[in-house]
Amino acid sequence: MANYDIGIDLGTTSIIIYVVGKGIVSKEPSVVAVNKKTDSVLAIGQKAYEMAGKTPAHIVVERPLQNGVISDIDMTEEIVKYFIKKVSSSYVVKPKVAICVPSAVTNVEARAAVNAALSAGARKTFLVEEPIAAALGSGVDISLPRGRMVVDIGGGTADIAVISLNDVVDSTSVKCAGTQFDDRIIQYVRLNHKVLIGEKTAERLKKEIGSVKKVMEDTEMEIKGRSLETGLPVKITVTSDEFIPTLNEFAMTLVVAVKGVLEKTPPELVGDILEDGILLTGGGSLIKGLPELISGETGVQCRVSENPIDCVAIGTGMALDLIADGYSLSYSSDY
Ligand SMILES: Nc1ncnc2c1ncn2[C@@H]1O[C@H](COP(=O)(O)OP(=O)(O)OP(=O)(O)O)[C@@H](O)[C@H]1O
Repeated sequence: MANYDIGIDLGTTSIIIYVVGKGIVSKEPSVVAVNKKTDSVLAIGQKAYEMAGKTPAHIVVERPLQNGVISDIDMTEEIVKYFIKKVSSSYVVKPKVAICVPSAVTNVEARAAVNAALSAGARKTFLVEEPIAAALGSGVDISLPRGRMVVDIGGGTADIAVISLNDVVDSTSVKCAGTQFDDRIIQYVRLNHKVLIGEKTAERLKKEIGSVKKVMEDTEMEIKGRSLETGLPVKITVTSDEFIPTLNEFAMTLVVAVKGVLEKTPPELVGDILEDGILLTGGGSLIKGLPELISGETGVQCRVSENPIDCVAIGTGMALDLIADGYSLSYSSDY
């Protein structure tokens, strides 16, 4: 059997697995369904996600990674083990595994992810920083002495980093990402339409008509929820334009953070960024109007990665080559 290496993007929203030489082999929500009566795991990934909001009281669908941190280490370990086993089952050789964890995780949490990979049968495990993975997976040559700015907008956090010579020169992380945009939508509909909508509806609305700046014709969408006045199910029609002010206001948190990193970046590197532009990655970078908003506010062109959602997993797998070349990472099972 051929040797094979695995890159894992352990994200707040989804866990994406890339096998070097093969491509993306698995992409499922990072959720777990737990039977609270027996404390046993019922389902992991897509199956668990489909149960969300539709279970009896003793079955709970949980997200063990929230707001960019690992809130439940045991469940996260279950997820990592489950997916490594799933993709390794057809191989005899134990894989080398690189994991990209959300940037705000603590050393203890990161070590838990590494241990989970080892106990799932990994021969060696490495951690990769998210901006490095995002840039590599987007085809950026990060080995040059040239400043590159990456803004990775995921489900729980947006990570802003300047990279040069295979390393992060400066970075910051803000809680202005996909799930928080969904929360803003839920709040807006509750306040302005007196209707309670679920997370899935808010996410669908965000993807279909959500926009942080006017970049398209006003579009209508019908959504379902529960009237806060009657308590009964209702259908309402909303428009894309009505959400712009609230989403724009929230997106400014990200803009301010991007400006903050640019202000701290050494002048030579800023010059490079001005020439090359800012690379946007992560599912959150697909919110309409975001590249235009950041470009307009900073004066630096933005481009969205060709593969914004998969690039972190791809880059994490690619980082294993860098590791073979002696690139030093924050933590590896070699230590
Ligand atoms: N077309 C789209 N328009 C707007 N948002 C989108 C689109 N597609 C995906 N998203 C959002 O992207 C987010 C997930 O992005 P991604 O998969 O990069 O996050 P993650 O890696 O799981 O999270 P994190 O990096 O915070 O750990 C979700 O909130 C999802 O709703």
